[in-house]
Amino acid sequence: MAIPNMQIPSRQLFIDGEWREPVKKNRLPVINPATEEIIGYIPAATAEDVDIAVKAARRAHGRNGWGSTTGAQRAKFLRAIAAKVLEKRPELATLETIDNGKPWFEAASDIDDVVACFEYYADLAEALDSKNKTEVKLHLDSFKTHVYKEPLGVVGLITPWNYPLLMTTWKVAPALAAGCAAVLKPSELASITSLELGEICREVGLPPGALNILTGLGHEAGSPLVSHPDVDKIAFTGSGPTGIKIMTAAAQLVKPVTLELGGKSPIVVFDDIPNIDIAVEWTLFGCFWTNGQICSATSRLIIQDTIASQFLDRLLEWTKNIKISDPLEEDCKLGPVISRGQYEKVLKLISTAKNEGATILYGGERPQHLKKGYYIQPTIITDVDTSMEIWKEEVFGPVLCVKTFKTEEEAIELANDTKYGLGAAILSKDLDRCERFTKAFQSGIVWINCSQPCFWQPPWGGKKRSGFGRELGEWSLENYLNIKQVTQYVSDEPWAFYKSPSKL
Ligand SMILES: NC(=O)C1=CN([C@@H]2O[C@H](COP(=O)(O)OP(=O)(O)OC[C@H]3O[C@@H](n4cnc5c(N)ncnc54)[C@H](O)[C@@H]3O)[C@@H](O)[C@H]2O)C=CC1
Ligand SMILES: NCCCC(=O)O
Ligand code: NA
Repeated sequence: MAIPNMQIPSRQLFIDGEWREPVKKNRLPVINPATEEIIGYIPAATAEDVDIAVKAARRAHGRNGWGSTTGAQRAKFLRAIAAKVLEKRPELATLETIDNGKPWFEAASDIDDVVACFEYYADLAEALDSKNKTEVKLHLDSFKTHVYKEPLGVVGLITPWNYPLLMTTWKVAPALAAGCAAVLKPSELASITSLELGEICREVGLPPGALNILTGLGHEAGSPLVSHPDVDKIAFTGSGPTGIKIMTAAAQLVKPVTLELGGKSPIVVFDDIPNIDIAVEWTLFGCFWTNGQICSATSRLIIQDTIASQFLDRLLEWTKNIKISDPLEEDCKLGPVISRGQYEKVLKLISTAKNEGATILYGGERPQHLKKGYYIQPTIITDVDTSMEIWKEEVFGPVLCVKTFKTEEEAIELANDTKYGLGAAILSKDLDRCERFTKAFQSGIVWINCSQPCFWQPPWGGKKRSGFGRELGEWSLENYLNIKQVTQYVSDEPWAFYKSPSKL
């Protein structure tokens, strides 16, 4: 299919169903990571805009507002949004690619997931109508108790840059499905498609204030959103340090948060794999998809020593075959990382690995044929020690580090040797062994004979320093619901706890 050429639309903040200039009129440059050029500007919100947006959300959520709609009514809007996103798929994919740097076909596939997600939460919104009041059986006949599931209220959604519109959707779709009014703060490194979601909501007539979109810097727009007293909850995906800042600020207001943070996930490969090429490809995909910028990347390869040499030889051949190019080119399989900051961070982690004694088996530098753009070769690092930074720290770039093992116990120990706990993969023909590893992995996600496939129905999230809470599936809807208990005294008899005074 022809990849459309696109200019960045000029947008303002999306507040109360319309485009509004920031109070301080600030704007931020949009940089295409493949060319390092400024290709547009986005509005930069500050605390004043956050307050205006939160007030709009509270009005929208208020009595007879979005929060009082039925799930069926909300489902209509979510399906209309899905249909509009599908209609604009090629344009949205191009905007995603020139803003984020991911290959166009990956961006287009993300847009397909966005459509599916909105449709999925439309179904869940509809189903909520018959599930939002359920009786709880008691041991006493004198009382009747029900549980109501009602919208939590006004929610703050703060998203990262690695899957811009998809991570926005993972939060906006369930929040709207639950009947919450939302204030979204996308990453300043890739905000374009989230702003286009605002235009789509405007076109489908989403009630004003149900979704507000504030682009801007984390400390100027994100931080005031977290600390705003009239925001009932924060859902965040991003780095560990920022997650800690958000949790600390929210704690001052006893404000609930869900944190989807980083990872340093393992992929354990045994010598009984039936097909080495299939195993090698999953190992590549698990670390180099999305230009290596996946929170759940299986960036630590733990390979059985009996197959290590043969496996690494084959891994090298596959890696050399990865097409690194402008992400708008057909069959590009690796584009640039998101920004100069990320480019320098990844190269620094690689040079530290070298200085600490590891071997750069392949890559580690800018590809020779790409003089501009934040491109880094797919990199494989061996002779890694568990004391090294490259073993311990999330790179968030196309860098795979490798260690070997002899026994299952050693493999499990290496796999869990991380402060994170997001994903873990095991490749082996022995499904009993895979079951043992599934139980032993300290993670929220386990892949068996694959790595990274991600669907909108099952729960997504981790433990340890990867954060807490679950997104996707029914789990994400629960994030945005208040569970209310209602207990009614149905007896005609007096409660008779106190001695009654003399009869009147
Ligand atoms: N787990 C994941 O999915 C992601 C992990 N990362 C990791 O984080 C590192 C830094 O990347 P960044 O984009 O700077 O991530 P970040 O965590 O700083 O930013 C993520 C989001 O949080 C916002 N934010 C930043 N500071 C904030 C604050 N004080 N209060 C409220 N919101 C705030 C940002 O504007 C953005 O929307 C990356 O190198 C990578 O290692 C980054 C993006 C996604
Ligand atoms: N495949 C989606 C992973 C989500 C994330 O990297 O944040
Ligand atoms: Na960008």
